[in-house]
Amino acid sequence: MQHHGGLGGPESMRHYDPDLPQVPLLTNGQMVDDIPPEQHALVPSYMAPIGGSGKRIHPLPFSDSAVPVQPRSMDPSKDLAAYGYGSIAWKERMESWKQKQDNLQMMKSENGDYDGDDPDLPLMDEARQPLSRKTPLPSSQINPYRMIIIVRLVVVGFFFHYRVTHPVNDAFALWLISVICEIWFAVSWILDQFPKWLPIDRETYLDRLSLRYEKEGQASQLCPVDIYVSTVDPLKEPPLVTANTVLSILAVDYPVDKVSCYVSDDGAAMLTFEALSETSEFAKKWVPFCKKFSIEPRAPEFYFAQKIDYLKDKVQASFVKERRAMKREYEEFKVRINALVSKAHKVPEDGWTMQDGTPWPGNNVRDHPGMIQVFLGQSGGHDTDGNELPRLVYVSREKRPGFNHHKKAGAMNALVRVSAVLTNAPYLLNLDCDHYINNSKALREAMCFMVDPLLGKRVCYVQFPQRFDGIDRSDRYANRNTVFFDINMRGLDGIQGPIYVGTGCVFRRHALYGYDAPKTKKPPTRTCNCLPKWCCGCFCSGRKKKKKTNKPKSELKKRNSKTFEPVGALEGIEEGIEGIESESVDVTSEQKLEKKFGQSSVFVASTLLEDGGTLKSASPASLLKEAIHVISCGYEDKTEWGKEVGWIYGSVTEDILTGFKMHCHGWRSIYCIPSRPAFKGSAPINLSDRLHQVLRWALGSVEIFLSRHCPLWYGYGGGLKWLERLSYINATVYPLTSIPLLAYCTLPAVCLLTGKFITPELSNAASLWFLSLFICIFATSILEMRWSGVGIDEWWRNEQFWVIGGVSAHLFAVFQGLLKVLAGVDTNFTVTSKGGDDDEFSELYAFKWTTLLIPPTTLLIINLVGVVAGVSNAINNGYESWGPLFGKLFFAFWVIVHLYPFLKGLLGRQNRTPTIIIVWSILLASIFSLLWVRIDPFLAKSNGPLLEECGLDCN
Ligand SMILES: O=c1ccn([C@@H]2O[C@H](COP(=O)(O)OP(=O)(O)O[C@H]3O[C@H](CO)[C@@H](O)[C@H](O)[C@H]3O)[C@@H](O)[C@H]2O)c(=O)[nH]1
Ligand SMILES: [Mn+2]
Repeated sequence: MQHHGGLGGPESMRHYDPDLPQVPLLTNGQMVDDIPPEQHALVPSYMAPIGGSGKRIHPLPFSDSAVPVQPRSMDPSKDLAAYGYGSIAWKERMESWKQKQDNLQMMKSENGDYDGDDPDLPLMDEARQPLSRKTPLPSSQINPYRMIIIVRLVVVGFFFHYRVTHPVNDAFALWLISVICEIWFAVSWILDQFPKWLPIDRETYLDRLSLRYEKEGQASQLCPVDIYVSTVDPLKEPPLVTANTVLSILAVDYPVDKVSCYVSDDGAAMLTFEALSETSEFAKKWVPFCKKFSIEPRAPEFYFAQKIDYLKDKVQASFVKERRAMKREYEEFKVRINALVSKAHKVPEDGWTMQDGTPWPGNNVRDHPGMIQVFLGQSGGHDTDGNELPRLVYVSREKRPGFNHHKKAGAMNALVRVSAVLTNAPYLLNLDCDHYINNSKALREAMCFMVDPLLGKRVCYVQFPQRFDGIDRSDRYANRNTVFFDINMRGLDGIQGPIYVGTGCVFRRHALYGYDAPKTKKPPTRTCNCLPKWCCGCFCSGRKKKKKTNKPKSELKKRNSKTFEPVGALEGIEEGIEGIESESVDVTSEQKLEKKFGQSSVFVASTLLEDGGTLKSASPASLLKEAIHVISCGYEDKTEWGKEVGWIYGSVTEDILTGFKMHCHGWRSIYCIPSRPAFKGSAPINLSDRLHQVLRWALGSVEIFLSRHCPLWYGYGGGLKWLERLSYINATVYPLTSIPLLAYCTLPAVCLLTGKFITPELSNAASLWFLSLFICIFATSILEMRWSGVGIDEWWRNEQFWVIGGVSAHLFAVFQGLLKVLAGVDTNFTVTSKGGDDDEFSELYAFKWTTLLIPPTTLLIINLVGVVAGVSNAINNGYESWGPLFGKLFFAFWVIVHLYPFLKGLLGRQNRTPTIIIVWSILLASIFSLLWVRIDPFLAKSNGPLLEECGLDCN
């Protein structure tokens, strides 16, 4: 095995000061060799020649070496002054920035409007035509849907009129509880329904992108992209899974010099590090193979799992041969990775040691220095065809006890800074370690929106739907989430854009820095949050917009040039420009930015480069040193990180919060669904893991709801559209629905056992309202499935899991969330285990006990008991009692049928009898035993409610 990251050797040991925190900085040879002499003096211990893999290594190009430094000993203002503020480089940057702003304004006034759907656009030649198109859904599908929504709204109104004016006198409590629950359900329906008012689809034109940015005979003009992969626990997130993700990134269809892959290892695991080193070696063979034959997907595990037909099309003989050879190579790679994994199972007493004998710096997961290692890239070795490979960077941020590391959000922010220092691409893609690139053109898809001159500048991120591998055919626990990804998110795309779901999302780096979106049309006071606009403005907003764009061009020009000035935090930069003239202003703007972004002038300077790129004048070694500095754990103290900048802290679902803040800043996001899914991931498929995942999501939502970021109150006047706000309210308040849901699911059992009901006896008119309500609910669902293409089975699974999750995970989330707010108990992020490549679906049947199972189990039992009790009571009381019983039984069946997948999960696989038989047998057995109790001569007959006779525990 060729090992890349020899981390310090016997000679370097001399330079360690045991009292100082040792921070190994792992670099490839080129970078060390690049250090100019004056930098040598700054960090003498850098240059220790270090042995790796038993061979002696000199600080020569391409040699492997490791570099220990002490980040705190460094004074950034000193050695980085060469390209800091006030210098010539700074002025040049400001000039180019100013120039760019001017160009932008010119372009804008040329185009008149920024919205991508201006019908008046002159027809342009192919290379200048828009890169994407909005395609509204056919009105034959959407109009009936909207109509039925309105009808349902009216019916709901009449329904509540009846419910409120007709209390049940002999069961007032039952009636009151049920009405309160129903009102809550109606409100949550409205929150969920109206953001789906204007669903849209989008189409991209990759060929135009290529025509415009990849001209024949010229270097590619596509924008660089930094790609982040987050991983934390190599035992739950197998290194092979991460390796596949990384390989799919390295082989992506995008210019290699524009792609950098950053892997964040929050577990500081030597296993992850070594697996990455192996992966970088394997990539040298894998990447050219992928590109030569344009295969998909470019994650080997999933590629080789596909069946291919060698007889179809024109499969070349060379391909068959090379594929076979590559498959063997991959198998060997897997063996090596698995060997690393099995070695990692038992930790040596004195911790891990690297191949060269030095201890692994991350031996204490909670207390270790920051680590960075660059693999591949310009100088890190070429692939087997001699071509360059994308950069691959291992990053493990510093961890110290007593610091809040903010879980994934913290890891992401560390990567934002490291990548800003090392490559500073203007766009970035973030992926969970188990989400590989399934469509190698995914980055291009995103670029079609990002660089679009008409729409681009206002787009903060392009979210792709999450798609999954390895889920059971029937998707028992609604892991695929199709209702959310194919209905809700497409609806949001018609308003202000989809919410961010944590992975598979391409960001504009600038938008992550907490800036407002460039204003285009409306001055900030005229956002759509106010109620008066509500009635006219929002239902016909699509049409209104178009009218606006028809205004005379001259007026538009004036407005644009006025409103396109940098706003909000961008003012800082403006002052920076002026500051060049006067030293004092310069200092204050520098201070301002350092207060916001932290004490790294390299990072701060990078934020001013809107088109990305790093400063040529800085040496790679000093940049690496700075990179170590920006991942130190005190770096974010007293800065805006996590508050206004980067991924936002305060919730385990950092994704919703982060996206929400951007939308509040007036940005819009884009939902992109390429026909070949862009990314694919895995999901926990057994009941307990799934419930725990849902618990974490719900908890995260409750955290947001109870924080200052509660979408009910937060961010008015900042450009968040009101329908978008509704959907954020829905996304954070939904766990609360668990309380009425639990009550409502208990009601049928109570009704059956007491013989009372939640409504008085229905008149004919009243039953009409009930019936119309049911029909409306049914019709909206059917029409929704029609425009979205979601299947009835998927939709039904979603309904079922809504109840199952509701009465278990969401319920616990509400209490844990309250506990956190009231008692300050922190919530932890339990990562879900990503299945390796073992037994198919064995996971589905794995049964792990958790308290989350108690409430749904109880509900199931009491409702079954209720059905038995009700039926036996009716049998005893003769024909007339069947009528009123019907409603109650229906009600109880509604609960049981929803909980059915849960029951399946409870029973597991150990017994092979079809579960339906078990359900029926329990039911019938109890009915008969009850009947037996009834005809028991020792019990007297009566017509009163059952409860009085034999009580709850009669069976
Ligand atoms: O301290 C931590 C904890 C987690 N992670 C990473 O976070 C990701 C998501 O974790 P996972 O257990 O897979 O959670 P899921 O529920 O599958 O993830 C969904 O929900 C999360 C929010 O709860 C989002 O962050 C994810 O992007 C989204 O896919 C993984 O890559 C982890 O490695 C870290 O990097 N550091
Ligand atoms: Mn996951």
